[in-house]
Amino acid sequence: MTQDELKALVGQAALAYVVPGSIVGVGTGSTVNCFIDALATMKDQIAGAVSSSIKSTERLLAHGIPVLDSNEVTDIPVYIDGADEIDPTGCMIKGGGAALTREKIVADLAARFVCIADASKLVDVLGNFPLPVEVIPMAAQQVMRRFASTYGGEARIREGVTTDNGNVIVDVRGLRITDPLAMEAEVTLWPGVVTVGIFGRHKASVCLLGTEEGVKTLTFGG
Ligand SMILES: O=C(CO)[C@H](O)[C@H](O)COP(=O)(O)O
Repeated sequence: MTQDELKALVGQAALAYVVPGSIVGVGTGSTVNCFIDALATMKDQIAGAVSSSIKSTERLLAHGIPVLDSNEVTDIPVYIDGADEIDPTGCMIKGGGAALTREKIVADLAARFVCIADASKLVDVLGNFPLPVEVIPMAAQQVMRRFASTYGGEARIREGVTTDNGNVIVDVRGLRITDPLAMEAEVTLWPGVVTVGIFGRHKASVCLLGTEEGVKTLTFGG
């Protein structure tokens, strides 16, 4: 199967986690695009969506799926999103599509995080994928110096990218994140950091992995 077929497979499989009549939390990325296309087939059975990016909002609206302002929503049963890496406990690196801040905001509204990805995203230890950090532009150099002195790795500003919130993305290569919760808690405190792309406090409850043998379901509690 091609990568696109694996993405379509898990996008379709995620429909089983959509609670009829509810508002669905929708992530960002090529795998989520497959989910949005699948969700369109049951749009009359949901109350709408809360979206994590302008791109996902546009795709949802193009399918005629109503998108609600997250400020009007207090809680949702399920958030469905992709990931760049997933560790064996369900902690993830996200933000390859630069949408990490809004993704964490919508994930925080949700009782369950259903992660959809192809099986190559499952790793023993997070960090092979460059860790995205959304940073207020005036703090970019300061945050990069602090990363180097605290954790090492090589931090670079992602060229040509401005987030939906008007900020920059710093990508940090060469990390080995053995304690995702500790790093997430620490980096989140640094002035100028809006969001770090470690999803440890908002880890996956369930992960649907696309494999040659079909969809493999991993559960991490919740
Ligand atoms: O975190 C994300 C966007 O900010 C995406 O979920 C992540 O990059 C995976 O994307 P894709 O499904 O295209 O591989």
